[in-house]
Amino acid sequence: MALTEQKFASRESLNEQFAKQVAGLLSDAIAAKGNASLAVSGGSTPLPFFQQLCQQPIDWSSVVVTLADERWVDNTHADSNEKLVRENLLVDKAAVARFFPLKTGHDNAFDAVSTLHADDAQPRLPFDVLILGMGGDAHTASLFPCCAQIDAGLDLNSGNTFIATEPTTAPHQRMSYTLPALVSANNLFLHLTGDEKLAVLEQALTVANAAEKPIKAVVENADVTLVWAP
Ligand SMILES: O=C(O)[C@H](O)[C@@H](O)[C@H](O)[C@H](O)COP(=O)(O)O
Repeated sequence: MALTEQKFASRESLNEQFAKQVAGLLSDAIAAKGNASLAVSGGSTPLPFFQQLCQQPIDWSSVVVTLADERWVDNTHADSNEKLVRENLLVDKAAVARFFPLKTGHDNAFDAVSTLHADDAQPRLPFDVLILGMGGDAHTASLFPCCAQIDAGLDLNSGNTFIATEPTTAPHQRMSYTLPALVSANNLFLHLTGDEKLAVLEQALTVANAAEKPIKAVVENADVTLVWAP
């Protein structure tokens, strides 16, 4: 599988151009089958991109939005990815999109996995567009190298769409889409900013065991477009 690079001179031009590109792909999917799915990541990188994407003039009422992963906190908590998306993406023109949250009412993420698997409201895979981020330890979604669940999360034959994880290097239990669910996406982007993240990615791609640098497992098993700005 291949890594294609789209490098931009500035974060402003990235956010503007990438928002148009994603909107175009969602529109194409709507034209082809009447609906589209978009899975986004949390963290800090996507916020200004969300503010561009929500203004794109597409038929958002035909789009379902979800998260590649969620921190197991209430959706009013400052660390909630759902809160980030509700406040910055599901606004403006995108306010009419349907949202599928990964956070359930369960206290423990591990108790929620079967509920999510059985939920008919979940977007049908493959996602039309998936946008991943990456942490400094090369985790992506909530597939963390340090967590006990990493081998299960990266197992392409698990038959599972969701996995609960408990990172030892980051706060909160998590709910994540599994590697097979992620790499099935029709259009898979990795959105990074800064030289440091680029160096982490380059180094991650050299390791022998992808469980040590989970982003490598994604690049090995999908065509990934890197979207980057300094
Ligand atoms: O909920 C999360 O933590 C994520 O979805 C995670 O995988 C994120 O994309 C990276 O940690 C990068 O985060 P930053 O954009 O904050 O560097």
